Amino acid sequence: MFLKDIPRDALMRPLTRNEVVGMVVRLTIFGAATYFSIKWVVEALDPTHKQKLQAKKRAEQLMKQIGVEGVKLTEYEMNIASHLVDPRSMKVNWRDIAGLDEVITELQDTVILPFQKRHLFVGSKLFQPPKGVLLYGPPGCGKTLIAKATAKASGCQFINLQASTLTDKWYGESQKLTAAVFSLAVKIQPCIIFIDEIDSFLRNRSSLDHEATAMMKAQFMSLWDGLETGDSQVMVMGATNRPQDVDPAILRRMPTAFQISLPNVKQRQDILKLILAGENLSNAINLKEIAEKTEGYSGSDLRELCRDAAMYRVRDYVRKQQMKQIAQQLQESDEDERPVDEDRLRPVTQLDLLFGLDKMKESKQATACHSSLKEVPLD
Ligand SMILES: Nc1ncnc2c1ncn2[C@@H]1O[C@H](COP(=O)(O)OP(=O)(O)OP(=O)(O)O)[C@@H](O)[C@H]1O
Repeated sequence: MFLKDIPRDALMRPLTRNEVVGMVVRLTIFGAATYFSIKWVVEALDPTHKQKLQAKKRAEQLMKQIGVEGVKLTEYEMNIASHLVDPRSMKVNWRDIAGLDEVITELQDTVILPFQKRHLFVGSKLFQPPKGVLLYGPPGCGKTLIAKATAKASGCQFINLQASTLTDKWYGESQKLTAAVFSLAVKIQPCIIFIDEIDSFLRNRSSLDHEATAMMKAQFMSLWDGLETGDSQVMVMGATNRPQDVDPAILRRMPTAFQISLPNVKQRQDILKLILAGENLSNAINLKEIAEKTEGYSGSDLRELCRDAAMYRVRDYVRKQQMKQIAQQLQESDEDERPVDEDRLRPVTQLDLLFGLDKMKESKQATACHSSLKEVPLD
């Protein structure tokens, strides 16, 4: 039926009340159907939709856990909030870090005190917590431990930001996420934004940088500068093994820098003592000897060494059990005749540690060999 077929006076007459209501209802249903269809199509086309939902759920949980409620977050802030770490749930304590007493004391004075005793520093521009702190040094020497213990001691919220959180996103998203890092930090302050491997994220700018990366870096710096002017309690803490690769403009923003070097012999002994505390050790353990033999080892290497050493007694235990079973089967001996201490591991001995050291040396040599092979030019 065409419009011309409809009688003229039917078109001219005013609509009845029922017709108007019917039309409004139809239009509303049509509008709602269109809205939900478009929403469904957009969501189906967005490959990150599932991740976003998961991030939102995690963020809501974390915000509740850290006691920040009633704060409205944008979608991007939600995404960043999923990287929040509840400082109360952090297990790291100053007591878990050995051999770095000087660094810890300085951190306590320059970073933690201004956060904790804010009222003492009101009105002073000189005694504010620094807006940027850099921890640098070889891998496995305790940079991450220090960052976590700092957050815990200062009572700050802790955003553990991975470079990939900002850089793996679609063009344009990384800038919105960068902005969200700072706006979220301000909303939940006092807050430490921790960036591990800051060199991979904010490395020396070069002409080869993708336009989006260059813009993200520039934006990151300008938001960072914004912290100086405001009264915010937000600090960026970066850790790197390669400070020479970090953009100088970034280094300038982190004037408070702490070098976390490979431990010296005394520090190694302290680390070994800490790692082995609580273990069942033989009386003849001589940690000084192990410390002297581990020149160039990081705290993380020492932990691996001790773990290996502790495993030897587990292997011994299993072997002993198997031998016992075989002997029992042969002699058909009674279960009750077992010695009382049978079900206990023997103490860790000096020999275990020395075996662990040998194993570690072998694996270190193998990795050194592997990396030198990689450096051989192919032509
Ligand atoms: N000073 C230390 N005291 C006690 N444990 C240490 C120390 N240094 C390192 N460790 C041990 O090594 C592990 C790795 O340390 P951490 O992750 O802090 O090193 P990192 O410097 O951040 O390394 P990376 O640069 O590889 O991230 C720690 O979990 C801890 O078990």
